[in-house]
Amino acid sequence: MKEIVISIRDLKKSFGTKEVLSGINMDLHKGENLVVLGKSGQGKSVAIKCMVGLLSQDSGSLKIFGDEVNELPEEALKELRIKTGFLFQSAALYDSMTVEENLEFPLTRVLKLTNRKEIRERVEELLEGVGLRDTIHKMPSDLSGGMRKRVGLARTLIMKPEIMLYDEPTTGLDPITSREISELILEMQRKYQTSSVIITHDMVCAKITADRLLVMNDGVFQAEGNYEQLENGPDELVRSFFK
Ligand SMILES: Nc1ncnc2c1ncn2[C@@H]1O[C@H](COP(=O)(O)OP(=O)(O)OP(=O)(O)O)[C@@H](O)[C@H]1O
Repeated sequence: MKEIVISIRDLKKSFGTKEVLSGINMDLHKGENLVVLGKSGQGKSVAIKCMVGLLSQDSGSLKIFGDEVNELPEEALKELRIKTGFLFQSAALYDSMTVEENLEFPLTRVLKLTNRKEIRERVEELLEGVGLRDTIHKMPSDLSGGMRKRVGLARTLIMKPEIMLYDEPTTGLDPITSREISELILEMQRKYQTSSVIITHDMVCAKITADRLLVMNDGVFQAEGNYEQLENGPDELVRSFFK
């Protein structure tokens, strides 16, 4: 059995009287890509925000690398955030900085690296990895949406995270670019051996990236399996995602 990096048990979260997470259970195994599907407003983003400590649950357990996240002191939470890369839907780059400066930013500000040669090498390696070596001196406004997504991915991966959390990584991209980004997510997972949770509505992205899928409905995970199992399974709601 593979090591478990994230373990969630009976996690609940409400906003006012609205219960968004009604007791979710999930294990993320080391090195796997776990895709979470669900209609809009089902609480997928809330679940991912709990995983990075941006929101705290009302009850239940959420352990990352064996530590209960909401019991971690501030310093340990900071370290956890370095180990956990989070690619937001918008993945906004700093508009006034070049691509190079955008990638350097987490290295110098968060990891406090000062060795120029090491910084330069890491920036070049990651840009090379996402196929954008020649954009190093460009401004974000000179790039297409798909290229900006790639740079955003490079900027997250440059921290060498052990876990990657993706919140709708292909939203707003055309089908060809979405496919390219999905293939890149898979390639980066293999290259850097990250364990990932990928929230998406994009079934092409799910098919390309998922080792395993969970379907969220009414605040719980209603189904689990690989792509073929869910596509051909007994649950009508689950099958509807695959049509
Ligand atoms: N900070 C908050 N305060 C109050 N309600 C919130 C907050 N964050 C999320 N919600 C509510 O929780 C519910 C689930 O939101 P969430 O963004 O997790 O959905 P989702 O499954 O990610 O949907 P989508 O696929 O559209 O992004 C929504 O009804 C939303 O309004």
